[in-house]
Amino acid sequence: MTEHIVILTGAGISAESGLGTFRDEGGLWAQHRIEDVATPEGFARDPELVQRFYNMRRAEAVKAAPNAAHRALAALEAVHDVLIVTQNVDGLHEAAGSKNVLHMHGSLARAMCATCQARWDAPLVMTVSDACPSCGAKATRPDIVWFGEIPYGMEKIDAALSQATLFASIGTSGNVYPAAGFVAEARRLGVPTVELNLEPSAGYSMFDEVRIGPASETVPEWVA
Ligand SMILES: CC(C)NC(=O)[C@H](Cc1c[nH]c2ccccc12)NC(=O)[C@H](CCCC/N=C(/NCCC(=O)O)S[C@H]1O[C@H](COP(=O)(O)OP(=O)(O)OC[C@H]2O[C@@H](n3cnc4c(N)ncnc43)[C@H](O)[C@@H]2O)[C@@H](O)[C@H]1O)NC(=O)OCc1ccccc1
Repeated sequence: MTEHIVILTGAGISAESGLGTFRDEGGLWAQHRIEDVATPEGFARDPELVQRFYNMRRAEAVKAAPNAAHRALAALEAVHDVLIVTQNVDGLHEAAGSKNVLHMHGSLARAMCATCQARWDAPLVMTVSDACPSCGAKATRPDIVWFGEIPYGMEKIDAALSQATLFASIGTSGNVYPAAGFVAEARRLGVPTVELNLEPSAGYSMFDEVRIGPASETVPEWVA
């Protein structure tokens, strides 16, 4: 029987590919203040600092390779109807072969004009003097959803949850909304829920099943 599976992923699924998570020891938020690098106010205050932060993230992401967890989810698409809703801005799901991926917090691979909202493929290194190819304004920013901004694809996510036969959450601490609220929505809809994480997340008690361990081990086991 074909399952309709909605899979939420976070930084933990890319940790074993060498990409830092946010809240773990020495994680991104230990080295950078969210207010400075991941808010529209921070970008207005110091766009150079923000561009440097995301140039660093982009340089790391292009060097990284998908791990067994990404590959297992790509294989799942061949058997079931899968929508991956990722909070990650790296391209490792697509690099592993997943086709149905929704980047609810944007992508390092895209740039955006803060003036006209035009979007285009980001160069490896973005600078504050980059001009918008559409309106010429020098207000280009990474096409990333910052705190206080509306995530992408909320309608598609709500529609998929209302059709889902299974909701899974992989490698996320469950601290950032609206993503952290999806499990409650799935429960409200009577959809079975499972969490796969290195440690219980903030919302672990809301899941029907919790599997603890590194994603490169737990995800292939869960998919098998
Ligand atoms: C801090 C928090 C309290 N604040 C928010 O949630 C805010 C405000 C808010 C809204 N609603 C609320 C309700 C209550 C309280 C606050 C709010 N939310 C917003 O501003 C959002 C926008 C939030 C998006 C911000 N941008 C990001 N990213 C892009 C940037 C960038 O990447 O630089 S968030 C960023 O941080 C979050 C990090 O979380 P995780 O990915 O989970 O990473 P973390 O390090 O925390 O955890 C890693 C986990 O993996 C595990 N792990 C580690 N290694 C492994 C391993 N090897 N295997 C398995 N697991 C592993 C660890 O154990 C750990 O549990 C991700 O979402 C990530 O994308 N916008 C919005 O709400 O708009 C309105 C709206 C709402 C609904 C509908 C319409 C409009």
